[in-house]
Order: sequence, then C-alpha cells, then structure tokens
Amino acid sequence: PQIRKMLSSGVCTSTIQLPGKVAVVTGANAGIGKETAKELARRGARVYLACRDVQNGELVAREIQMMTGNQQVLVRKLDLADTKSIRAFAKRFLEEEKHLHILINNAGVMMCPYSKTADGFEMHMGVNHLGHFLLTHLLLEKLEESAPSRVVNVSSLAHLLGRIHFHNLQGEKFYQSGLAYCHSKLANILFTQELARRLKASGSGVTVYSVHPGTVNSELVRHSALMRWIWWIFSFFIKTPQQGAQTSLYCALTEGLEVLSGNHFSDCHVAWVSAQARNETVARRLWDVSCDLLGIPVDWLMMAAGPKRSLKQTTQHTLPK
Ligand SMILES: NC(=O)c1ccc[n+]([C@@H]2O[C@H](COP(=O)([O-])OP(=O)(O)OC[C@H]3O[C@@H](n4cnc5c(N)ncnc54)[C@H](O)[C@@H]3O)[C@@H](O)[C@H]2O)c1
Repeated sequence: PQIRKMLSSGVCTSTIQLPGKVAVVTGANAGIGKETAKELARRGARVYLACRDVQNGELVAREIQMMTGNQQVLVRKLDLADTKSIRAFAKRFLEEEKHLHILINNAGVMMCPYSKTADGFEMHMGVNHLGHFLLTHLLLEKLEESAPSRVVNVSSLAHLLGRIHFHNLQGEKFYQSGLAYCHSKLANILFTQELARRLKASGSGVTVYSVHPGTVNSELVRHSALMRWIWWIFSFFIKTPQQGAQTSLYCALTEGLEVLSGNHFSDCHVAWVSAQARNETVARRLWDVSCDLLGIPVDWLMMAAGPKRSLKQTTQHTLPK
C-alpha cells in the first residue's frame, strides 16, 4: 500500500466540512463515483446517489451510511441514456431540495458496442456528454440560487484522441468504440469551458471544472476484453477508485478555486489539454448543437456580450434517427 501511495500523486488536502450542503453524484454506485460520494458524505453533506440501478444504489447508500455515520445519503433513479429519466430525476430533485451546492457529473460508459440511447443518440455521446449537458441545464437555476456552487465534469486524458465530427455525431457514418469514448470525453472538456465562459459572463457564482481522474482500477473497461486484460496486468500500478476520486474532490472542495473555473485538472493540479479541447469555435458550436438535439433553447445561458448566432449556422450535424 505504501508503494501504491507513492505512485499515486494528487491528494485532496482540503479540510472543509460540508454540513448543510447538498451534493449530487451521477454514477455513484460504483468506482470513482462511489468513493467521491462517500467522501462528501463523510464531510457531512446530504448526498444524492444518482444511479441507473436503484437496488444496487440502495446497497451502496447503506454501506456509505454505515462507514460515515451520515444518514443523509439518498438514492434516486437516473438513467443518462434516457432524457425522460433525466427530466424525471431533475423534477423530483427540484421539488424536494432547496439547494444544490455540488454537482459531480461522473457517470460514464467506455467502449461499448454500437448502440443508441432511448432518444437515438450514440451511447457514448448520449450518456457521457448529452445526458450530463441536459442534467446540468435542468439543475442550473438551483445551483445559481445556492451559489457559491460548483459543477465537476469527469472527463479523461483520452480526450487527446477525440474529435468533434459534427457530420457524424451519432457515429452512423463511421464508428469505433474506443474513439467514440474519446470524442465524448473531449465533449466534456469543451462543455466545461463553454459553460464556464457563460457563467462568468452572466455574473453567476457557479463555477465548473473538468477532471482526468487518472488510470483507475474500476469496472469501466467491462466492454473490452483487451482493456480488462491490460487493467489486470497493471492493476498494481494504477489508482484505486479512492485515489481516482481525489481530483473530483479537489475541484469540488478546494477554497479559492473559483478563479480557475473552466480549467481542466489532473492529480489535483491544472492540466494541459489538447488543441482540440481549446477550440472556442468548436465549443460554441457543440453547445448549440447539443441544445438543438435536446430541444433546449440555445440561449439558456446566453453570453452577455457574445455574438448572437442563428440556429441555421449550427444545424449542420446529424440528428438521431
Ligand atoms: N477508470 C479510469 O481509468 C478512468 C480514466 C479516465 C476517466 N474516467 C472517467 O471516470 C468516470 C467514472 O468511471 P469509473 O472508472 O468509476 O467507471 P465505473 O464503470 O466503475 O463507473 C461508471 C458509473 O457510471 C454509471 N453509468 C453508466 N451508464 C449510465 C447511465 N446510462 N445512467 C446513469 N449512470 C450510468 C455506472 O452505473 C457506474 O456507476 C467516467 O466518466 C469515466 O469516463 C475513468
């Protein structure tokens, strides 16, 4: 354990406690999300485990309650592959909670065979990007009312290989499962940056960060025999889920991080991103296209001084069938 500790740099050293604070963690019933939720609960927050599998979520909630002594760990159904489920989750949450201080967009799928969400979106883009885009949109007013508040988008170093192909967003022209994951993780970073720009322009007290958690021993690689094998071989050297949760926790908890809103973090430090991930034009267009696909008004968070764009300029993308 000592060697493992040495190999894993980046620990969230914030001592902040969270009584009276409310947090939502997506995909909180496994891996990095579970450890993130556990630590937020340990610090006294009321934590919503937003899970696709509620039964399993309840088991995890009981485990976290027992380990932390915090009974305010609640499970709510959220399937990010279905916009109806996302809207139902948000509706219930907004009805029952006065505040939301921390939203961790953590859930993700990797290298799944070509498949589509209930709304016809390619699964990686649908779950990893569009699902969290819609969820954040629906919860933003509550975050603004609760400011200072934070959004953490769990992305990946895999964004390096990502590209936003607007003519092939649903992967119907060409599809490769590994690349589809990379594209969706690039979308996480572009969304973070565009959201940060808009929140700043609107004078909101909500800040947003994207995160690479490291290479983490979790179930994420379940769809690829090769990746499972590689993860197994290197399992001693890669991070535990608890170590993988540190950068998400750092971005959610560290005092004074507001000035770095929009940045990407790894090992609890600001991290470099690819040229693609710094392209503001692509970020703006992805924002508009995402709104279009989800039926959200493009100006749901209009740049105060930004150029007005007509949707015509942005509709050169493939709609789901
Ligand atoms: N494990 C790594 O090495 C690694 C590296 C870089 C980035 N990440 C990112 O970290 C995040 C967490 O991954 P992990 O490693 O803990 O994997 P994991 O498979 O253990 O956890 C993923 C979680 O997402 C949930 N999820 C999947 N599809 C969902 C859906 N449709 N609706 C709601 N929830 C859904 C799963 O149920 C699970 O709880 C992901 O966004 C992943 O891309 C992981």
